Amino acid sequence: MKRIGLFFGSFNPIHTGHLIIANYMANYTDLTEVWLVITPHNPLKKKDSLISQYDRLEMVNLAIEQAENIRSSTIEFSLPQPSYTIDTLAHLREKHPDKSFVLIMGSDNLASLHKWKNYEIILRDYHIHVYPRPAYHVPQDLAAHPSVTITDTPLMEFSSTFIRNAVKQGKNIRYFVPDNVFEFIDSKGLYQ
Ligand SMILES: Nc1ncnc2c1ncn2[C@@H]1O[C@H](COP(=O)(O)OP(=O)(O)OP(=O)(O)O)[C@@H](O)[C@H]1O
Ligand SMILES: O=C(O)c1ccc[n+]([C@@H]2O[C@H](COP(=O)([O-])O)[C@@H](O)[C@H]2O)c1
Repeated sequence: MKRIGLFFGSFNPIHTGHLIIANYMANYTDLTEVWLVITPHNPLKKKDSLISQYDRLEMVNLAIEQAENIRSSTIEFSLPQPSYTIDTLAHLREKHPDKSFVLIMGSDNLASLHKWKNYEIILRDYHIHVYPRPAYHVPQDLAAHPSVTITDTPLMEFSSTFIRNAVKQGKNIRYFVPDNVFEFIDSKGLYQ
C-alpha cells in the first residue's frame, strides 16, 4: 500500500523551507510520496493577506516541477471553507481506499493542534511527522504521543510572512523561493 504524506498548507507563498521539508519527508522517511495540499482558508487564520488559491497553486506547481515524488493536491478547493483537516482526511480516505495517509506539519501547527476540529480523532487515526521550527516548543505530552514522530532535522527560520513583508518593502526575495516562483511573484506583482 502506498504511504502518502499529506503536507497541508496555505503556501502563501511556498518557500524553500516548505520544499526542504517535503523533500526530506519524501526521501528520508517511510513515505512513498508527499502531496502538498493547498488550503484555500485555514480556519485559524485571517484572510487579509491571503492571495488567490489559484496563484498559490501555480507557485506550488512551479516549485515542484523537478520533483519526482512530490505532487500538489487541490482537494480542498472543492470542499467547504474554511478547510477543516479532519473533513479533508475523511474525503481522501473515501476517494483513495488503496492508500494510507500520514500528516506532515511544522512544530508550530503541532503546538496549536489542540485548537483543531476533532484533533483527538486526528491523533488517534493518523500518524504525524513533525518538522521542528524555531521558537515553537512542542508540548511534552504531544512529543511523546505514539502517533507523533519529530524529525531530527536542521531548523529553518523561513516563513511566508517574512517573504510577504520583504516584497512589500521592495526587498529582493531571490533564493528564499525557487527562481521560477520568484519570477512569477515579480511578473504578477504579487504581495506588493
Ligand atoms: N520554517 C519552517 N519550519 C518548519 N515548518 C514549517 C516552516 N515553514 C512552514 N512550515 C510548515 O509548513 C506548513 C505550511 O505552512 P504555511 O504555508 O502556513 O507557511 P508559513 O511559513 O508558516 O506561513 P505564514 O508565515 O504565512 O504563517 C505548516 O505545517 C508549517 O508548520
Ligand atoms: O482542522 C482544523 O481545525 C485546522 C485548524 C488550523 C489549521 N488547519 C490546517 O493546517 C494546515 C496548515 O495551515 P497553515 O496556514 O499553517 O499553512 C492547513 O491545511 C489548515 O487548514 C486545520
